[in-house]
Amino acid sequence: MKEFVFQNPVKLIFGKNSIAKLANELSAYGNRILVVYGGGSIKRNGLYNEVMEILKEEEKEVFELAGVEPNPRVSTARKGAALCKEHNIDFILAVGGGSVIDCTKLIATAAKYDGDAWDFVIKKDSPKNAIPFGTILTLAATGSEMNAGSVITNEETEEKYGWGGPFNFPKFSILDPTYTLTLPKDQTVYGIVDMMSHIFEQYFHSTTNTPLQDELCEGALRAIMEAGEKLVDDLQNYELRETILLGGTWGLNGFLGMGNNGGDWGTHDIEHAVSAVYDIPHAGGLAILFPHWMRHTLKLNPARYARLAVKVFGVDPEGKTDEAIANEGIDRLREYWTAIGAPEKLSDYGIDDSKIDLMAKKAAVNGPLGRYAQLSEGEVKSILEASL
Ligand SMILES: NC(=O)c1ccc[n+]([C@@H]2O[C@H](COP(=O)([O-])OP(=O)(O)OC[C@H]3O[C@@H](n4cnc5c(N)ncnc54)[C@H](O)[C@@H]3O)[C@@H](O)[C@H]2O)c1
Repeated sequence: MKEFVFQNPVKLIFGKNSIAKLANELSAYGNRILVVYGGGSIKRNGLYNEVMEILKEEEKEVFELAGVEPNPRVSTARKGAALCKEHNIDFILAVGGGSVIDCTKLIATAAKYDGDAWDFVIKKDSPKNAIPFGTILTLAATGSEMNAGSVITNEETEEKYGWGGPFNFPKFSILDPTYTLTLPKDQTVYGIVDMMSHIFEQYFHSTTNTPLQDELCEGALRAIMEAGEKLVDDLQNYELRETILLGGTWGLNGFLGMGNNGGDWGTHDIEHAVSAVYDIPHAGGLAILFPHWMRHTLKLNPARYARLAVKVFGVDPEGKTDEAIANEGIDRLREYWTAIGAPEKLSDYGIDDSKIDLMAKKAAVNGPLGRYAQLSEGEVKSILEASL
């Protein structure tokens, strides 16, 4: 195990009607609130009205930023930061999925900065201060509700990067599975793929002696897969939504990655390059790329991939080499994701080989990517080619 310091200050408020606790949480902050949300799903499912009523009862002065895009854009964060400065906002309330929360993280820090919001994303500068913010989550996937990460797209330069820092932790996150009942099948599937991918990223590492972390990752994957395959055929099932909602949070709140040197994240970097160029759903890209990344990297430690195959995908190891077991496990992952409705090939999104070089270049812009596998631009290119 590696030495580590773990601190996660997010207050998680989970369960049916947990929105009743919103007023109390807000009482610690000032009166001028910016509510940030996306394309309107919260208006259709009634959450918007619920939140606004509470804010009205608490006599808050409310400002709004609507229309945060899936794959949130730096231009929208700039707009939000300008609103905060203009109206002297005390607290930001993000209501939505990972995109709304990620955008809010950049708004909160850029609002306390004289330069351009993009500076933080490309690590040209680091935030020194931020407006406090909380979240009401409507989509189980990213873990952004309980981590300090944020992923932002610059639509002008076709770049998409993750960035983070201590100011990016929400003060609180309200998670009521009820709000996820309106998610259509495709977004539900993307969420399942995303949280599983986060666990894979943390499972593949070269740190030794991590038996507790390994078992937790494997157990979380099994529970998510079991609930996930039932949920896609039973979208209104509250208990399955409960499991999947908590699965997304556990998948990336730092808990599973303790002591393992932070995991790999190469597949995420490749996907960010793909969705920067083609603006496809993040987890759709992951579902296509991850099995190919595994196939490409399994030679590094076939026994680890074989362990995953046996413990998570139920592969019978009898009389087989580690490599054969590992490959069978990857086949089963592919079959599982295809069975729940996730895409298999880049061509499912109409992506051909014309921009492969560009995507590989963007993915490897800061040199070799991934901590565990350390891929060169050429290796990224072959993973992308295998994914066509
Ligand atoms: N910060 C992190 O740690 C982290 C981790 C992984 C991915 N990401 C990033 O997060 C973004 C994706 O976030 P996401 O997967 O949560 O999706 P999202 O926030 O982009 O939402 C996807 C779609 O679902 C809709 N939606 C949300 N809640 C709904 C509901 N309850 N009912 C109906 N529709 C609803 C949204 O309007 C949107 O159209 C990507 O940009 C990705 O790169 C961030």
